[in-house]
Amino acid sequence: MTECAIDVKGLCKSFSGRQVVSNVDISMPKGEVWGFLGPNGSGKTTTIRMICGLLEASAGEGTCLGYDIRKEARKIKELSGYMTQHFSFWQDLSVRENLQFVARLYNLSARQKVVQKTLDELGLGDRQDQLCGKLSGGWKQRLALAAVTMHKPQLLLLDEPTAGVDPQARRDFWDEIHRLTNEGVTVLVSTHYMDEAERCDQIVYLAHGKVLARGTVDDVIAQCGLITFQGKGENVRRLADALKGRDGIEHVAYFGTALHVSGRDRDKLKCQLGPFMDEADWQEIAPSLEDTFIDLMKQAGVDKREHG
Ligand SMILES: Nc1ncnc2c1ncn2[C@@H]1O[C@H](COP(=O)(O)OP(=O)(O)OP(=O)(O)O)[C@@H](O)[C@H]1O
Repeated sequence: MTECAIDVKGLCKSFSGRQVVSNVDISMPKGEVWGFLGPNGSGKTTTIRMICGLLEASAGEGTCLGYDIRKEARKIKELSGYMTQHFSFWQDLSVRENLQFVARLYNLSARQKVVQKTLDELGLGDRQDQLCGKLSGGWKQRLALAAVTMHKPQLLLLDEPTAGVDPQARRDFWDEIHRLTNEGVTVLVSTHYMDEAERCDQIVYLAHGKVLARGTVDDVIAQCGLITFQGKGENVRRLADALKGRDGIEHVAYFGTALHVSGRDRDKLKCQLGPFMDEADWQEIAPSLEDTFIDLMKQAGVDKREHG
């Protein structure tokens, strides 16, 4: 049987009587990269914090790296690295000084050597003397990753690690993630980016604290059961308003110069698109992950969404 890095069942969390995570089960094999997705306030951070023992679950049980999330949180913290959503390093210390401080917190032996190796591995050598407060978003994320990997954790829990950083920096960050997984590290990463979800072995989609979909990207798209037609042509953008709200049409979205029109009943969709056939070039396509997530959000009741 595959060994699990995370194996939790029935995780629940309530704050002041309000349940924000309900019955979450996760069985994640070692060595994989999983994406945690869902609207703002859907409970991703709360679940991550329960898994690594930083927050006590209101109900549920399980293990992380083989240790009980309730009774052996200390051991889990030693063996995992948790990168929080907000950059939390000392702005007035240099990159090297921040890493030296973290190395002391972890009580690492041969600290200078470990810090130097981490600087080299993460390509931070040229910036080691730069003050943290002066780093760009991408370099800050790289420093944060360096800090959570310095003690060689077996599991990384990354909470929206690339929020607000540019595409090149995000790509570099993901190269690092894959380098780490090639070395056997397991990674659970929360993200709002579709391209990042597509880099994961599996995704778990949460809304209102409940798991709505899980599996590979292809599984999740298939489970959703959405049928999508793509319209292309000069006038296609003008059709959006005429199509929205028609019986059988659940979503109308712009994708660059194309329009995606989605629903669940192929015949109804074709019937509704009928009068517009000459105004664009229509063809059925596989729904994108974004189409799927928008649909999942709608199913979950977007208006009830919590903004964290
Ligand atoms: N310590 C707390 N006390 C009270 N409510 C909290 C606390 N932490 C989180 N919440 C609430 O729990 C819900 C889930 O929050 P959480 O941060 O886990 O969501 P999230 O999916 O990570 O959101 P985002 O994508 O915005 O980061 C939100 O409604 C949030 O306001």
